[in-house]
Amino acid sequence: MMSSERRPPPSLHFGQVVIGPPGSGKTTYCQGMQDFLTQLGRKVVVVNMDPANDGLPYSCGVDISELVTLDDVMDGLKLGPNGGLLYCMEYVEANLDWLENKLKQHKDCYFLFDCPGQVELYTHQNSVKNIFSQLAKWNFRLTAVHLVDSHYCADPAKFISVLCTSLSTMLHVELPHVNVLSKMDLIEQYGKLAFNLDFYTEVMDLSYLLDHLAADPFFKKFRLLNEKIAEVIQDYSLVSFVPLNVQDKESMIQVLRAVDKANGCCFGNLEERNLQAMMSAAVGADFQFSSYPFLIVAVTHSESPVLK
Ligand SMILES: Nc1nc2c(ncn2[C@@H]2O[C@H](COP(=O)(O)OP(=O)(O)OP(=O)(O)O)[C@@H](O)[C@H]2O)c(=O)[nH]1
Repeated sequence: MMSSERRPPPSLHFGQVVIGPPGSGKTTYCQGMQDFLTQLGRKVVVVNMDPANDGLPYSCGVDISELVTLDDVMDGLKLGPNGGLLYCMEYVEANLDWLENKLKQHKDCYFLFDCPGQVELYTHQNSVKNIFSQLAKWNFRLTAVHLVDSHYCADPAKFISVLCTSLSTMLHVELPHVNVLSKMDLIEQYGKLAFNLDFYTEVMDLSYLLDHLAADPFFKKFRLLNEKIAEVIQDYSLVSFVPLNVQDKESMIQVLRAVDKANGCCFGNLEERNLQAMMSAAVGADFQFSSYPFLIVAVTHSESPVLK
């Protein structure tokens, strides 16, 4: 028997986990997004998750380097920078109570997690994934924002590598995910693109890219390999990109819309409350799937600060 007593809805904490290769613009994005969201009226806390980040340009609410720093780990354990960073993230995973205490000090805030740039943290190692899956249990609703430098679009071989990395990251990190092509203001500087921008952002028919690649004598002999890689990416049909120029408000809004939709922030806490109410009302009755979209539309219009 289900209890008819209605429990208060959990208080949700929305936010973004900002990831991507070194130099892709994560810290700059966190600073820009913090300013932008503050202007929109959201109370924002940036969490520095990179134990090697010093000289942070944003005001940082929680700093992982108070717990562990890459320099100390490299000195103490005689590790190189890559091994050191992996150790640091394992250390954070083993000390999640420290992180929980720090995060708890920020009530009713929107969280931006500025993460390290080492790619294997998001494609192979499990610490980052485990940290954020624990946060989900503490009612954090986070979207992974995966930044990739847009200059890779200018080179078909690099763009295929970027697609592989993005897909592996999506499958490994297991969070709602938005891929972003960063530094769009610089894209023209790397030469003319072979196709329209839509081709890259929507990841359209990759056979055109393979034809283009085969024109290069070096890549001609790898045609079959490239075809198979492209096939994997297209079969999953998961990767697409939102272009971003961090200086441009319109562009920031596009990214924020995608992020808010992915983690449910556009519905606010109300979504879960409405779902609970709906489910308790639906006990003993057939669930009418067709009426569900109307509920979501109603909630979107009443709650979202951005989508109005
Ligand atoms: N023109 C331009 N430059 C940018 C943009 N975003 C970042 N940059 C520059 O790119 C460089 C790297 O940016 P960061 O924000 O430090 O990149 P990161 O991903 O945090 O780097 P790591 O911490 O090393 O992983 C800096 O010189 C930034 O000023 C952008 O949108 N446009």
